[in-house]
Amino acid sequence: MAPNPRVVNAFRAMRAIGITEKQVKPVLKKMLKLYDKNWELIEEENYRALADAIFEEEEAKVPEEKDEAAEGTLEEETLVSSEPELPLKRLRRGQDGQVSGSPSDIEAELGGSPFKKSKVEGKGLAGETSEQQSSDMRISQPKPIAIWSPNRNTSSQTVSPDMRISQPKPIAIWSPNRNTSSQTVSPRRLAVLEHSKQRSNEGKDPLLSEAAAQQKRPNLKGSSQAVHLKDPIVQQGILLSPKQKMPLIKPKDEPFTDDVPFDDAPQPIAIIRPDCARKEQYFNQRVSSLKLHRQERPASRVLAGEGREGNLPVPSSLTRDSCELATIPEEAQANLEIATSALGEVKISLSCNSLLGRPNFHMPSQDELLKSMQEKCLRTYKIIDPNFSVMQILKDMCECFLDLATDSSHESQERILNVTPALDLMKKSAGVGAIKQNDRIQAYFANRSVDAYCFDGKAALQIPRSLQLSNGLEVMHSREEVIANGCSGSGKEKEFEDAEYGSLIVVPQHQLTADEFRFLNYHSDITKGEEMVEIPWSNEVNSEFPPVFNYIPRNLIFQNAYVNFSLSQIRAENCCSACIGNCLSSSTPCVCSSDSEHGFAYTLEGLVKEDFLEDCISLTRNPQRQFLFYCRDCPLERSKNDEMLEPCKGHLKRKFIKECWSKCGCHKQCGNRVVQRGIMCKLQVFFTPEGKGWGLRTLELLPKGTFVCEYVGEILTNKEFYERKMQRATSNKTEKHAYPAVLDADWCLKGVVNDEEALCLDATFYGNVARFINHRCLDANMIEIPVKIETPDHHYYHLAFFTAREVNALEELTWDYGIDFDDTDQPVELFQCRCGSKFCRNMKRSSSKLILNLYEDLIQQQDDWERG
Ligand SMILES: C[S@@+](CC[C@H](N)C(=O)[O-])C[C@H]1O[C@@H](n2cnc3c(N)ncnc32)[C@H](O)[C@@H]1O
Repeated sequence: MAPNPRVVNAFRAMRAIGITEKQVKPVLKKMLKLYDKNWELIEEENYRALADAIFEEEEAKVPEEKDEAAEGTLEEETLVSSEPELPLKRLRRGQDGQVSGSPSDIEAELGGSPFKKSKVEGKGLAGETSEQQSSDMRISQPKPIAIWSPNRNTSSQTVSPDMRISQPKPIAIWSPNRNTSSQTVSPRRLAVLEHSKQRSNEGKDPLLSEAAAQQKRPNLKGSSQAVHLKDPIVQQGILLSPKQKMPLIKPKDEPFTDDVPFDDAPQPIAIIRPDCARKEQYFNQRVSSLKLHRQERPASRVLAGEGREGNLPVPSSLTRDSCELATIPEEAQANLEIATSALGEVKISLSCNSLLGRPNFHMPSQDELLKSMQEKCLRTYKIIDPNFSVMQILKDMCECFLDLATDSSHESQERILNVTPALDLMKKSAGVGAIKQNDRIQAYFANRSVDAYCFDGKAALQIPRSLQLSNGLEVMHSREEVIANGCSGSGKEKEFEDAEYGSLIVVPQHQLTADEFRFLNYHSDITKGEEMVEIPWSNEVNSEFPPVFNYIPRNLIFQNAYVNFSLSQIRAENCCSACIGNCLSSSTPCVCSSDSEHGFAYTLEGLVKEDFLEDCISLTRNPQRQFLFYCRDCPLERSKNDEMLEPCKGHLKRKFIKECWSKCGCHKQCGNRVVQRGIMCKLQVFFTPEGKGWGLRTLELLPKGTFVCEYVGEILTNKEFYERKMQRATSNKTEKHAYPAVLDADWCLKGVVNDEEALCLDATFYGNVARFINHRCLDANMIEIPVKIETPDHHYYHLAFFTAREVNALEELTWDYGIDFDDTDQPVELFQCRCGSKFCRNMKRSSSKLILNLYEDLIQQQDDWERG
């Protein structure tokens, strides 16, 4: 295998400063592991980090050399060794530039590094007052540490759960202030570093050279030998991985000030103190800070006296005081920060404070986080674009940021940019999974430049373009309040009034009830993940939410229904145990074929065969022409009143589909197993504009004979259902009910059907997506067919919906409930039919003659339609 050119380059660079491959190899390996193969971190500044690490390794190996190297720093070493440091304490001090964040330090934090710990200066900064030092000491209290390492599942290192709970400040920002670290080094190493610096500055014109920056940089450390090394950033809660380090800089929004005692200030949970000189050296800062969710004013602002108008940052060229101490108060819920380097690297940092009361806190992997975030977005914002990805959103954001930051034609502050241009595409797609009341969610602009749109529930935030500051720095700073879908409490208008520059409040159009909120959060896929496919919902008509119910993908017995699924009950003649593979491919139909006339009901493509389907359609649509069965002692009538029995109104003798099942020898993918595989079509629950409430539609073209879904609900005896109906009538509830399906297809086969076997399905409380299918008189585009799967007992079967014709994408899927609108004594609530069919039985045209004529019309219509 050809050697990795990056490895070769690393060797070459080290060789140039007198380090052999043998020395480089082990250290490089460790660094790659430590930095998650992030070569940029190793390569930057001409492999400075690598050189540092090698020297540290070497120094650890040769104590004599180390002693020599430590000349002049004995005092500090003594201090260090006499007081074993707690990790965070060291690191916190690092923020003031006193701790090395070199790989060895970080590895030491991880607990198993052969790297030597960096030396730590024990003295305060030159000119630093004792007060300053003591304030540093105050913030250097040991804190829980968690190490975030993207892409590593095992990257969490936590300290004391109690600490975690009591100090829920999980915000950490990688400090770019490696130059502020002061570390004593051996002369040899110093020489090499100088060499390295020179090399790294070669050809980097637009950037200030490190040497130049060194000159500009105030000599804060008081040591001419101080070499500035990488510092891990720490915050009271978290230490970030080296991967998340510089050269990104925290918004420069607050001057550093030491004169306010920390005790008097709100307790900071994030401190970012980039080295000003370093900022000058490396970056044209473009920083955006978006504060989400009612964030309080940063404590640092309080510390700084909140002197500046409009939160505009102080130019970094001021003094050391202009170094930032940006703190985020405990109450802050989320803080978004964006930073970029002149090299075009953009970093988005989101910190939030939501650990309170979460004793089981652990660091999730980045993959886990993204997945969970994606799911949450899909649920909350009802995005159904299959390409939706949080990562993509973040990338888009970076791109937009760079566009904004680099396009000089965008002079006007009025200009706005889409963070997520892809959302425009979504606008064009069918409205899904959300309320679409207005294309544009009501948004208040506290001060121009911020906008929000909602296209079918997908919100596109727009951020203000960067502000051109007089000192040439471009800084974006916007506090933003987004309250979507009523998820937040009241008082938003007040917040709007108080909003600072660029603040945004998206006002909810609809205050959710607890049930709706629950639904919104958990059911944006109406199936709750129970099906193979997700089924979103959409309301483009009003602000109603889908009814709350329990989604079940399979029928469940409520109480008294007798359903026997035992294998022993399936006799040899009821299963094809000798079959192998796909029963449909066999030359002779096996015992599981649905009937002798048509053989199997399905085609090899998984559709119901045309002739079988036609038989079912004509049987359902023209019952007068087919056989109806009349019971002598009708279980339906019995369930209503078994003392004064009404005569049976008739039951349709239906054709059954029989599917292979567990006792069959064929393959699970056998073509005679369709319904049992569950929903495969792209469906959507939507609010119908015709006043039928919610309905179901397809999002894709469905050929004739396609299995759409099963009618799933609680298996009740008809007696139980009737009792339910009575209870509902007395409870005065006006909500819509799912229409029950009576499983009466085999009643003709039995002399007397007892109550436990006279079953129906009720999807009102427990059901699947079929509970949303609306009724259409006669020419519905779906037909229900009884399907036997697990049990040869005909009194229990599955009721499956198949398309009765080709159905176009976005067409509503309908089913003829078989309802007689003139019969007030039905097991179901009657409704004013709005099916829109010209065969509607609810228009007082329901004489059987007229129906018959209409049926002829329908047949003709269907023939015409099929002929195209
Ligand atoms: C099985 S549910 C269908 C889903 C229902 N539309 C909803 O919003 O939950 C049956 C109920 O929907 C309504 N419905 C169904 N078909 C209808 C039609 N053609 N015209 C008017 N309302 C209809 C009736 O209220 C009926 O009781």
